This record gives sequence, structure tokens and C-alpha cells, in this order.
Amino acid sequence: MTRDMNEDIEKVVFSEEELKKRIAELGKEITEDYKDAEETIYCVGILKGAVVFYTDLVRSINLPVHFDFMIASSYGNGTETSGTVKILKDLDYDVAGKHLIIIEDIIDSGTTMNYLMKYFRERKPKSVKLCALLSKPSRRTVDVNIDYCGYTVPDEFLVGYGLDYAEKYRNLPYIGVLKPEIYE
Ligand SMILES: O=P(O)(O)OC[C@H]1O[C@H](OP(=O)(O)OP(=O)(O)O)[C@H](O)[C@@H]1O
Ligand code: HPA
Ligand SMILES: [Mg+2]
Repeated sequence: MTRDMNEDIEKVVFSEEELKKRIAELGKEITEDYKDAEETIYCVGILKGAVVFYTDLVRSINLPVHFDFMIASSYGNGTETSGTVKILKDLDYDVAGKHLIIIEDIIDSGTTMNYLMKYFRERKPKSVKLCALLSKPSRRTVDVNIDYCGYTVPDEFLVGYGLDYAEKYRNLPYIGVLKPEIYE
């Protein structure tokens, strides 16, 4: 078995350079939208998938923001959602009256974010918006409103840039499609 992850990739969907450019645009848009906000802005990353996108995005937002994270998981080791969202780590802060920007890697079936959005709204923030790098609308089973979306993607299982298959490939610097023999 090779240790070179690149050999498991059928095609690159978004290169490192493309991601960098698009994330800079998202950061600029967010900076503009929140430039007059008076209350604290919390950037909430949904671990583990969002970790790579989160660190790049927050550095392209030119405003003071606070960091917080949730750990949520629903996929286990497969390519299909289990349908049940497990919260493994809650927010650290009381976010009532604050602005929340939820940062997520991908909205696929929508199960995770539909569940988490209800959870965030119950915490009575001043506002809550969602920034997702990727959206796969063809797979949606529940509605999710995405305020800032990096790219709309077709129905393919993607890896890299935080996205995993059975915990692997998260540290690829680009987003790609796995060769079918890897997960069949
Ligand atoms: O729209 P959905 O169908 O719910 O899929 C999207 C979610 O699935 C993945 O997380 P996963 O549960 O695999 O955990 P991870 O972030 O640790 O990879 C991904 O990071 C999203 O959080
Ligand atoms: O396409 C995907 N890749 C990795 N993890 C995911 N979780 C939901 N969709 C995906
Ligand atoms: Mg996730």
C-alpha cells in the first residue's frame, strides 16, 4: 500500500490556488458585511471537517473576531450520513446577544447544519449566519440556508482540505474525488 495520498485521487476539483482565491473573496465579503457590528463576533468552527477552511477564512477577515468551536459528527467511517448528529464538544461561551458566523466545510444532506442551526438559535444570539465552503444541493434532505457559500458541487464524495474518508485525506491541500476502488 502506498503512503502517497495523491495516488488515491481520481481528479482534483479545487486546487490550492483556487481555494486561496475564493476564500479571500469570502473573507472580504464578511469583512464588509460586519464592519459596523458593535457586538462581539464569534467565528464558530464545526470540527473536525471545518478546521482547515476555518484557519484560512478567519485570517482573511479583517475585523476582530473571537474563536469558538463545536465538535459534531454524523458520518462515522462511511460516505453516507448516519442521520444522527452527535455533539462531542459544546460552545465554550455564552453567545446570547452576540453575532455568530458558523464556519463549515460542506453542507451535504443538510442533517448536521439543520440540527446545529436550531441549537444555535436557542442560544439567542443577536444574529447567526452560515459560511460553508461547499454545498451539495443534489443530496439535500433538509433545508439549510447558506449565507456565504464557496462553491456548489455535484454529487461526488470529496476529500481534502479538511474533508475525510474514514479520517484520512484531511491534510491534502486541495479538494479532490477519490478513486472508486478506495471506498467500494
Ligand atoms: O450535510 P451533512 O450530510 O450532515 O454532511 C456534512 C457534515 O458531514 C461532515 O462531518 P462528519 O460528520 O463526517 O464529521 P467530521 O467533520 O469530523 O468529518 C462535514 O464536515 C459536515 O459537518
Ligand atoms: O463529500 C464529502 N466528503 C467528506 N465528508 C463529507 N461529509 C459530507 N459530505 C462529504
Ligand atoms: Mg463536519
